[in-house]
Amino acid sequence: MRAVSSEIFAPGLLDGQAALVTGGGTGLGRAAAAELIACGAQVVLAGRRAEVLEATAARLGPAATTATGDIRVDDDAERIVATVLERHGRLDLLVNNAGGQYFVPAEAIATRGWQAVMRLNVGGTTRMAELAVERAMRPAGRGTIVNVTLSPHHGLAGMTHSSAARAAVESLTRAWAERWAGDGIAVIAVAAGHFQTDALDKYPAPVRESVARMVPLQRLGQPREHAWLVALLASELGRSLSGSVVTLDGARDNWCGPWPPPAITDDGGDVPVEERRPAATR
Ligand SMILES: CCCCCCCCC/C=C/C(=O)SCCNC(=O)CCNC(=O)[C@H](O)C(C)(C)COP(=O)(O)OP(=O)(O)OC[C@H]1O[C@@H](n2cnc3c(N)ncnc32)[C@H](O)[C@@H]1OP(=O)(O)O
Ligand SMILES: NC(=O)C1=CN([C@@H]2O[C@H](COP(=O)(O)OP(=O)(O)OC[C@H]3O[C@@H](n4cnc5c(N)ncnc54)[C@H](OP(=O)(O)O)[C@@H]3O)[C@@H](O)[C@H]2O)C=CC1
Repeated sequence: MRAVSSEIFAPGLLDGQAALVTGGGTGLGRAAAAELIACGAQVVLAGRRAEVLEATAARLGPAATTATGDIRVDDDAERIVATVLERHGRLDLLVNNAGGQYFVPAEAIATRGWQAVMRLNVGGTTRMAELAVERAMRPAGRGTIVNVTLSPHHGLAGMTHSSAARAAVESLTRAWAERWAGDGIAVIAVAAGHFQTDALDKYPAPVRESVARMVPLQRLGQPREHAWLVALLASELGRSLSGSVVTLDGARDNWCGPWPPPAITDDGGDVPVEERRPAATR
């Protein structure tokens, strides 16, 4: 008997599968874990704070268990993957969701800060992917890795260290997809836009309060929307999307801002239009 079923996927979509979600105790990772469970998967939630993980596992029910550790520390990363294998004997899906940065102008990023963001988003993500492949997926001849990034497609003013790190993850996604295709492993990146999670609380108030207005949809993404995408990528469809970066951002990447841009409007607030060429020269 399933405790909660998916609102959009068929029952049993991921029955029998074991998933590892890093950063699974909070926000987008927690939502993804809940949807994977609703689709039939067993999920191990990883993160540094045991109490946060335990509280989420209690909320998600018996299909959720925890593995505490820091993905930047090799022994911890090894232990997290080993825990999944001891518990389930397989690892079908790794959701590389743990990540983050801080909001500061590019010129104020200290070397240690740059390194901290790289170590987490690129180093931790890479190590977890390598361990999942070596220990579980290559021996099984099958697996899926979903790398969650914060879309870097606009350069992420205010978080340029993260922009560089996330762009690196997108590039790694393409390279890994090619490198591990022969092992039956699919690798996909999700370039997430701006989502309603508790993590937004740490940003300065003016940033936090205006962030939804920077999205053409005029609202933040909901964690369950992200979770549906992760479940879709964990399905058979994910295999043919290997090497792709799937953007989920309410059109933010493609937007130049509110229309009309104030800098080009005339005194009446209209956008000037170009003159047509005289008929004879057309
Ligand atoms: C326009 C569009 C808008 C849009 C803006 C709105 C964004 C909405 C979209 C949301 C996107 C998200 O990703 S929300 C999810 C956010 N979640 C997270 O960020 C969680 C994970 N983050 C972290 O753990 C930390 O931020 C991170 C720095 C990456 C790692 O932490 P560490 O413990 O490894 O690092 P620390 O020891 O604290 O710090 C190491 C160094 O980093 C620097 N450093 C750390 N925090 C700093 C800070 N606040 N200000 C300056 N510098 C800092 C210092 O140089 C530190 O060195 P010393 O000075 O020598 O100590
Ligand atoms: N919210 C948003 O608008 C967006 C978020 N994202 C990205 O999605 C992911 C999740 O974001 P969100 O849920 O909002 O934010 P959170 O800050 O809640 O999520 C980060 C998670 O990663 C874990 N984590 C952080 N560092 C480590 C580490 N070194 N080792 C293991 N676990 C770690 C944290 O747990 P703990 O501290 O216990 O280790 C936490 O559960 C992040 O990569 C984020 O950057 C991308 C686009 C937009």
